[in-house]
Amino acid sequence: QKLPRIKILATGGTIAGKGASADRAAYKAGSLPIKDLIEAVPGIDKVAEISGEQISNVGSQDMTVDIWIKLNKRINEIFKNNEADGIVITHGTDTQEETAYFLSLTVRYDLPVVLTGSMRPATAMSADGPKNLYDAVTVAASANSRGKGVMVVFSENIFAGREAEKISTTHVDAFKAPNTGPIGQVYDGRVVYYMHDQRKGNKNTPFDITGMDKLPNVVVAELFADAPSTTIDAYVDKGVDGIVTAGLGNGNLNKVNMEAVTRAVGKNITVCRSSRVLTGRVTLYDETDDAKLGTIVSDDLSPQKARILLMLGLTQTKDKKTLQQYFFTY
Ligand SMILES: NC(=O)C[C@H](N)C(=O)O
Repeated sequence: QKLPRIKILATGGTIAGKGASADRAAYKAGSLPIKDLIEAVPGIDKVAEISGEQISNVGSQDMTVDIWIKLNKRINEIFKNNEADGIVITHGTDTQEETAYFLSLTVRYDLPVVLTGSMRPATAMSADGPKNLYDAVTVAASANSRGKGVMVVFSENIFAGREAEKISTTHVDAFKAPNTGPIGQVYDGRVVYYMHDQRKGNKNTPFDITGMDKLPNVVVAELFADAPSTTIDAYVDKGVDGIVTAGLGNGNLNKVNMEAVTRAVGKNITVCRSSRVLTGRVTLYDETDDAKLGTIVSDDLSPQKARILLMLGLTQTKDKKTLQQYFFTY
């Protein structure tokens, strides 16, 4: 029987990290080539016919929009040319959730794309990378994974790309989907799905970025008690296209930042209210009159994910009603 063809696209991260010794946490992310990652996973060749490509080799704190565009292009090309039945992306954990959401909005095919990484470098005692990579390949190779969109596989959990979030800076079990929980599990070579992500992703979105080499400039401004408006004012001066506020509670802004947002909106900058709180949603007209302020809201997306949707949304329109509808749909 022919094995599914899985292409591993390596971008760097701790999974490709090298430390001085097995008992120290210090390491340099994105040091090892993809060949070494694959060789560290015994039996992976019995799950799938593996091939690999190096897209970048960075710690994901250095992930860029340019690398996202390159990844997107390559994934769509691989599926278009029928080069693989599924794709696994090895990626640092710091921004893995952002890449996963970006791809879940922009990949135009139904075939599985699975991101994974590790919390311990490849040289560490009990490195978690090889098991995560084995599990990610198992998920990408499973016939049940078709139509599930872009996923994150970590510590035997399968998350929808839209929902995954890094929730620990140090623990091996570093990912959760705080609003929804995982959609499935991978264990002992078996893939079991419990839930289906109902949000529309992949080829159902209007965000076909084929041919684009730049995206609108959208930034995040975080609030805290007694926060000055310095950050938002600086972004307005810079002439950004959009600002997502990581606001208080259900997306609240204090008085000075409310005034700064009014100035931003006056300069035709799109402002989306999100929250620094981990779960729940930011709804229209909660404690804030969005119609009066000229803002839209993030629904249940974290600020860093809302930034991605706004970036992609602004490639299509500046109309606030349409942009708001994107946030309730994708
Ligand atoms: N665990 C990790 O992968 C962290 C690393 N800084 C990265 O995101 O590349």
